[in-house]
Amino acid sequence: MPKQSSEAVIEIRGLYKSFDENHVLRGVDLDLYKGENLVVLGRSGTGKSVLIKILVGLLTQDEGTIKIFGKSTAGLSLKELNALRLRIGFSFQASALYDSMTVRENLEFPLVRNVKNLTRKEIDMRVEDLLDSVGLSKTINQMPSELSGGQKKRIGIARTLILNPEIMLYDEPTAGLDPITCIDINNLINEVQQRYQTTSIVITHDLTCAKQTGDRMAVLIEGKFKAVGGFEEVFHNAEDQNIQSFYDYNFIN
Ligand SMILES: Nc1ncnc2c1ncn2[C@@H]1O[C@H](COP(=O)(O)OP(=O)(O)OP(=O)(O)O)[C@@H](O)[C@H]1O
Repeated sequence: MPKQSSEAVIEIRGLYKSFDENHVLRGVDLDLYKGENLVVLGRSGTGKSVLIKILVGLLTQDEGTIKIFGKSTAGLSLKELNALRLRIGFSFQASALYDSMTVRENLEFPLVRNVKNLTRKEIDMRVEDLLDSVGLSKTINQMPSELSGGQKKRIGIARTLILNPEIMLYDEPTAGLDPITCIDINNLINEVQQRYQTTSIVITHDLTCAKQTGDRMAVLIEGKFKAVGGFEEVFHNAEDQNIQSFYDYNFIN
């Protein structure tokens, strides 16, 4: 794993978000350092996806500040926000491939839409390079319905990478996969980090995924990060009962 930089690419301070009486985020502070894979852990419904959606502008916080690449996201114009979004790749929980498009067309779509004046050859090279990176060159003309769950996840990751994002956000990358395929996806996340020098947030409640991919863990409990640090540091010395039971629960199940 790469040496952790001290340069924060995302700085979150005092973030609050409620939906009516449901107070989901209650004072979230977090720094994401350049080059690291930071795993955000938390039980179902604790607000992990809400946090990610706020980061990519799909939801707005009630209170608190976010700086991305040193710049506050508050008051950005639509143009600036769109430019920022292109630097952040969001790999959705459900891969979100277009069922009516081939793998090639799925990968081309964000490229053609967002990067002007590319030649056919440049598009083909980029698509082929990304498919090669995720080990699925042979699927280029297949439809998503012909792919396994693990292959869909890989194609989803390739599609997210096609715009060369500096930050990758993975939402439950191993959800619904068998244990061996989970290991493949975890390895892929690490390969992406090395090959494309990305900085990532990996959202999961899979502790194996957390251990294999995370340089640091951040555990979201009751709307706040209760522990942030290396896997051993967070789990093996956990005094907080919530963190301990989260660990026990994962290893029993
Ligand atoms: N758009 C919304 N409107 C109202 N409530 C919402 C909305 N989005 C999320 N919530 C609520 O916020 C809480 C946190 O949801 P979130 O999806 O972030 O959980 P999570 O930690 O990602 O869970 P999981 O691990 O199951 O994906 C839940 O109680 C959910 O019902």
